[in-house]
Amino acid sequence: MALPPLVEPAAELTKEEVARYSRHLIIPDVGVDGQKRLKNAKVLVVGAGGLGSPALLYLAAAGVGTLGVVDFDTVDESNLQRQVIHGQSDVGKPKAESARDSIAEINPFVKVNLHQVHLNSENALDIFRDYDLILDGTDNFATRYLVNDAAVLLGKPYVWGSIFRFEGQVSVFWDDAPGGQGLNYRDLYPEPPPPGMVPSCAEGGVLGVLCASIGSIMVTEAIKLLTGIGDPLLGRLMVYDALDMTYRTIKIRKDPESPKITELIDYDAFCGVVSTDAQEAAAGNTITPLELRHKQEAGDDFLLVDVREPHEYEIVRIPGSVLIPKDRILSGEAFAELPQDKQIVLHCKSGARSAEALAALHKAGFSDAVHVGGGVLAWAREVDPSLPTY
Ligand SMILES: Nc1ncnc2c1ncn2[C@@H]1O[C@H](COP(=O)(O)OP(=O)(O)OP(=O)(O)O)[C@@H](O)[C@H]1O
Repeated sequence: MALPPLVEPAAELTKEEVARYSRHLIIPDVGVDGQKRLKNAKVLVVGAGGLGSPALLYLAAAGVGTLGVVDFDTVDESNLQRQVIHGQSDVGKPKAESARDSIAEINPFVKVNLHQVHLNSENALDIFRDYDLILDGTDNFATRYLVNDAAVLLGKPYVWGSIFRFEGQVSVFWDDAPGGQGLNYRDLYPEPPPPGMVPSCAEGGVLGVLCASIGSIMVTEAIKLLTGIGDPLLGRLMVYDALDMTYRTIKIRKDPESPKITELIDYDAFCGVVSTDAQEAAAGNTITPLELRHKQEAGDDFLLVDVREPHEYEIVRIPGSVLIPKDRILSGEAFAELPQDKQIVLHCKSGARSAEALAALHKAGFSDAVHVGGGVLAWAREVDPSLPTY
């Protein structure tokens, strides 16, 4: 199955390109026609992070003629363990620019378009329109549903991947696929999980090399679609477990209940992204790290509870905090350990988990409990920059 606009290759390969791509050209299934299709192709990669990094490197090396890079973020030191398109000297640089520079080094024949924006409902259709194929390497549900819906509205195929700790998933979604067998992300995941239920890699971690395993499968699928060879993961979900070293594919079926996608919506609201945090802040239940510091210095009687996991507590902690992981608060198991006669102040890594735990405490009657906006990362930034961050 090939993408329609690429079936008639136009531009010829130059002498330099023939030399560069010779190991592709001698595979009969790829050949000159396949390589020309790659050269004609315009592929957009959303997110130049864990998955986007290896994906962009291999798409560029393979000779995809035009690559678009969407990312609004800058390179952080904690990215370098897996985001191999960026290097030490790129720390602090916009990820899209750093990716462009690495691509130029790997394959100067590739044209790179930068989209240094937060992909949202206002800009997604305009950005996607110019591309034949999209790769979604993002890490949050709001963007995943957005990418899906924009691709459905424009009739474009996309390759989706996700990673967590030692496990990864890949599939190809193309609602309008020839033959009427198309599916979209909502057939697999009709609803986003409740906020906080599925930890991100920033919360739960990820084996760096898993990004290469999953990112390279995403590129394999992209190349298959662009050149029209093989059997794409359309209607199938691939699940990879690095610890067992197993790959399984699971059939996905069209969800008859899946609503027809007619427009882009507010994906943050759909995924509940801002609700708990914003509600707590609006209700005056958030204190800043400096306010926490003042409470400590003033000798206020309160209990500072860190709701992260024990291994995170090992890395860095706010002095005076006790560890009670979020799940023990959400399940109610920890309530008996909490004092009734003093205020409880919660914190986590960046504020999301503590906002969730705070809502549970308020429901359970700990009405004067508050949480620290921005968590230990904000504490390290604003109160004690000597602390390590992760
Ligand atoms: N809506 C969006 N628009 C543009 N870029 C996005 C959007 N959502 C996510 N991204 C980008 O997708 C990438 C996701 O990759 P990944 O999660 O590996 O990186 P990270 O966010 O730097 O990692 P971590 O969260 O562990 O610090 C990030 O670079 C992020 O900036």
